[in-house]
Amino acid sequence: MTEVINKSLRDSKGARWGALAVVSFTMLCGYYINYVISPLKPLLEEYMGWTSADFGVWNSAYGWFNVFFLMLIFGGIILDKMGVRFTGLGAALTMIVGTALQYYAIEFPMEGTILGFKSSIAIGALGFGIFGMGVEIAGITVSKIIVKWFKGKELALAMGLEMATARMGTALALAVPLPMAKALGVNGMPSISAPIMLGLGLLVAGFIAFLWYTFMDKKLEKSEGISDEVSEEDAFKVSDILFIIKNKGFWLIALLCVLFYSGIFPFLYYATDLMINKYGVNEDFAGAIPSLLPFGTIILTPFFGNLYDRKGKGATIMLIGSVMLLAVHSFFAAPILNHYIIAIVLIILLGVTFSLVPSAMWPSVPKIIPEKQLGSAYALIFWVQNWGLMGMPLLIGIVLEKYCKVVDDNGVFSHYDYTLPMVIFAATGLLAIIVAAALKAEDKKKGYGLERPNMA
Ligand SMILES: C[C@H](NC(=O)[C@@H](N)CCCCN)C(=O)O
Repeated sequence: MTEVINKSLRDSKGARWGALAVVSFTMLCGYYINYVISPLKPLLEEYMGWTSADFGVWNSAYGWFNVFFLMLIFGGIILDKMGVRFTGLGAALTMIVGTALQYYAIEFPMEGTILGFKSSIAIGALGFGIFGMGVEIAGITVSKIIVKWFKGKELALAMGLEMATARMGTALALAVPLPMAKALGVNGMPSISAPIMLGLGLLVAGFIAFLWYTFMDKKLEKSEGISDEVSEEDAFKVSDILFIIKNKGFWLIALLCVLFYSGIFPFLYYATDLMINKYGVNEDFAGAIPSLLPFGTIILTPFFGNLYDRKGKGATIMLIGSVMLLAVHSFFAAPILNHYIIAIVLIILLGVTFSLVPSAMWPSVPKIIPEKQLGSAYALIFWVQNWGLMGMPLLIGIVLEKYCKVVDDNGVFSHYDYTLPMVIFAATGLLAIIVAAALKAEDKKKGYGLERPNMA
């Protein structure tokens, strides 16, 4: 007698890892644009008259719509209501629109001001804000997609691999734009918009990849006998949000997320400039050192994710990562330690830190929040995180402009002193340690299972 077993497409290794590869590529394209202007800071100041505060405003715009217009929360609600296919395609399109605006602002600089900001900064920041909305909503969509395919399987490894792929985009963005802008320049004037044009092309490719994924998603649902992407039972309800925000574990994860990521992502905006100003690295190579950070995470995030899947210890991993964040930024702040080799070692250690916490944090959320509320839960966590992603670059930009300019004997600007900004980044590590310890204690009390392996 032959037994017929209806298998879900999730059970096929090829299908689930294939789906992961496709959506991860879309994220890689988004993460490239996220950091594309970071290494261009010195060129923007020299050739376009930007100040550090302008740079801070542009980068903080990333969170404007997410934070103030609650676009992330609406994104989460749309995700839980309309499903991953609709939301993912919308997010990918939003990234393209926002980036087109950024390209326009850099390629066609405008005179005058808008709402007190230089016109080009205002238009470009608006574009970055729209992009930020798209990439964040894409992020929660992809997290939900990974849970859909990998729950009860290699969940943390899959999330680690997705982050690793996305961070290749970050590494590219830190290493490529400055040499590219210089190489494509004409008559000594660098082509600052060229790296953004490259990103625009990548985003279109990312959109096409996600379109491809939608077919895989339909196949998955067909294999599981689901005809409608969002069933009655799974559809979003306002009570879901109330359920999530009443959960102490959720708040501890969200707080840890905003503190930890405020010490990393905004740091990356300034890392190239730090290498030039503190460690005296040549402009042409300065981006290569911070780009080691995402490269390290490419190997280590899946490694720690796999460890969490098999051995557990998620809360402990997050605590160790937070301690390392404090240690690394404290060394960056120390004024006498200014040899570039120290910078390389610290960046590598920061890469380890940046692998530890995310590899344990994101796969821990489904242990605290039920799957049907996951879209909203990830969205709420990203919303809290975006306060930091928005506030920190602005704070650092203003601090640099006001308190860190060093002038030579003739009163001419010589360089930025990064001590104070790095002390601020170190403070995020200190606060993260306190929250990570509280999360570990709460896990012990409530039994979320953060210290237990993910695989059955
Ligand atoms: C998975 C996690 N994603 C985030 O934190 C998102 N808010 C996207 C941030 C994008 C900034 N580059 C991560 O990338 O670790």
